[in-house]
Amino acid sequence: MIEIRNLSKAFGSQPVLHDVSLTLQTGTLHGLVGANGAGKTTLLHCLYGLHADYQGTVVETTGLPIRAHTGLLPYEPYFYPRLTGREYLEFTLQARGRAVGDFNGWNQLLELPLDQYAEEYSAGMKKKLALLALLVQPFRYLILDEPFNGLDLNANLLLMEILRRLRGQGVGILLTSHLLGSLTELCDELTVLADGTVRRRYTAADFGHVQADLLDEFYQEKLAQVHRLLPAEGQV
Ligand SMILES: Nc1ncnc2c1ncn2[C@@H]1O[C@H](COP(=O)(O)OP(=O)(O)OP(=O)(O)O)[C@@H](O)[C@H]1O
Repeated sequence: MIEIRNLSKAFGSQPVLHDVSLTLQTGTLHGLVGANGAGKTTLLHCLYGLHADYQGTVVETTGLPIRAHTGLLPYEPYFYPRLTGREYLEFTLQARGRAVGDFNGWNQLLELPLDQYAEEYSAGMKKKLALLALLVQPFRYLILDEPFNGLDLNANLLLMEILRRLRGQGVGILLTSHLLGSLTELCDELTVLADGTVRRRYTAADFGHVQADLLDEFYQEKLAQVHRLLPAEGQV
């Protein structure tokens, strides 16, 4: 299990995360939701060790080094110029000292032109390639920042099934998404981040309340403003 305890992080004088605690168990899917700027990506980066200048602790409770056993899907995957999709996959495997195998089985699902330069892929294809680079490796944990964003409908459905299978094999998966329906369909627990703090936690039994809670707590005032700006017919 990965345990984040009392994590706080600032960028310069700007506090972004305050006293965040969260656990990621193996064999579970944990969704992280929150408004734009709530601090989700920053939290994932602290967890993966891309930011080291935070207060609090992030530990794998059996003592495993987190980065070595965790795959990260960044919000916006970046690829070096003049590297084909296939070369990128080979590079990611070699960088972790793994043998380069056959990608065809996985690529039958995602159907990428692996011999084309990755930087010339569309946004959705780039997301697929970054996912493929994780799927061809064995990880104990996966951290996925907006994995559904940009994927076509088929790929979204496939990814949901793949994530369920990985969970079944014991992988612990932490993912962010703005698609509440996908998260509640998939996850075992949800954490709501607001202004850099954990506002709520839900287990699957309580998912029926999530949407209403979010509307009540965060959006009621905004909905009223929409109604003021766009009055219903007859109220103009
Ligand atoms: N490198 C940085 N330097 C300064 N401020 C940053 C940096 N990265 C993020 N921030 C700030 O930290 C806050 C949280 O950003 P973060 O990207 O973690 O939000 P998020 O919840 O992932 O948002 P989104 O849903 O839009 O992806 C924002 O106010 C953002 O401007």
